[in-house]
Amino acid sequence: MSKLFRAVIMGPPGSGKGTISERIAHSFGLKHLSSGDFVRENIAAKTEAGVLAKTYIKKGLLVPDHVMTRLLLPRLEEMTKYSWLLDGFPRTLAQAEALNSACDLDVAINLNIPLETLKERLQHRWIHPPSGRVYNMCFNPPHVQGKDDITGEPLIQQEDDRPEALVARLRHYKDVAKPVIDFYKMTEKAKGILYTFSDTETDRIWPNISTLLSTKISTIQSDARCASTH
Ligand SMILES: Nc1ncnc2c1ncn2[C@@H]1O[C@H](COP(=O)(O)OP(=O)(O)OP(=O)(O)O)[C@@H](O)[C@H]1O
Ligand SMILES: Nc1nc2c(ncn2[C@H]2C[C@H](O)[C@@H](COP(=O)(O)OP(=O)(O)O)O2)c(=O)[nH]1
Repeated sequence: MSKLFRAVIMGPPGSGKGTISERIAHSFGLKHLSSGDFVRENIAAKTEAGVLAKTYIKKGLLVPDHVMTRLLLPRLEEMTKYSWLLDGFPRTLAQAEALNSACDLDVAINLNIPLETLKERLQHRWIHPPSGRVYNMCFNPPHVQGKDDITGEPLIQQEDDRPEALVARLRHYKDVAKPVIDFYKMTEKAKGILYTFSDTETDRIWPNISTLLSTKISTIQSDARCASTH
């Protein structure tokens, strides 16, 4: 019998959540659920939550907690049969509390990357909006300059990745994220699930995350096997 595995990945914009989530999904077969993708899908489908969310994103703001949880928690309910990794949620204390009431997490990965590194990376981040594919002109450039590898369509730089908007955005992240980190440190139900990784390079963080998840997943599965034989 194999038990399902549930993880979240947190970190400031540019910390490598998307890049690492892809590697985790690929290596461990978890479903990668991205809050940004959910928001974009809802905007495209013009759902009530999507229409509301759009008004905030247009102003460069976070989507309010009640809209975000309304949009996300039903999606998690559809995932009860799968192991998943949630990227981009929770971002606020209220979201962490809502998630904590909805499910039991096994691991919360926290990426702690120096501010200078984040600024450097985001200045070079280009995306393909229809698919959400992310490139970095130094770390993982597209095959053809300025074009998506799969469709050949143009890449764009997001407004809020431009240098002028970056510092304020990163500062705001820190203020909002601190209570979330404290929540995972203090809350009884979540004790021992938080793991922080600090480095300037994804390729150095990745082996440590990979080892952590291998250990956690095999522990959970052997606990489930023991439980089913007793
Ligand atoms: N958990 C959340 N709470 C509030 N708003 C959210 C949340 N997740 C996504 N959003 C909204 O959707 C937008 C797109 O999210 P997404 O995570 O793709 O990009 P982002 O904010 O540029 O983050 P990052 O740079 O870390 O990838 C955000 O800017 C925000 O307005
Ligand atoms: N130079 C460099 N760039 C990196 C590294 N890891 C990720 N990147 C790039 C990929 C993206 O262009 C950008 C941000 O990464 P991301 O995975 O989109 O981060 P996030 O915003 O989802 O947290 O930085 C890395 O280790 N080195």
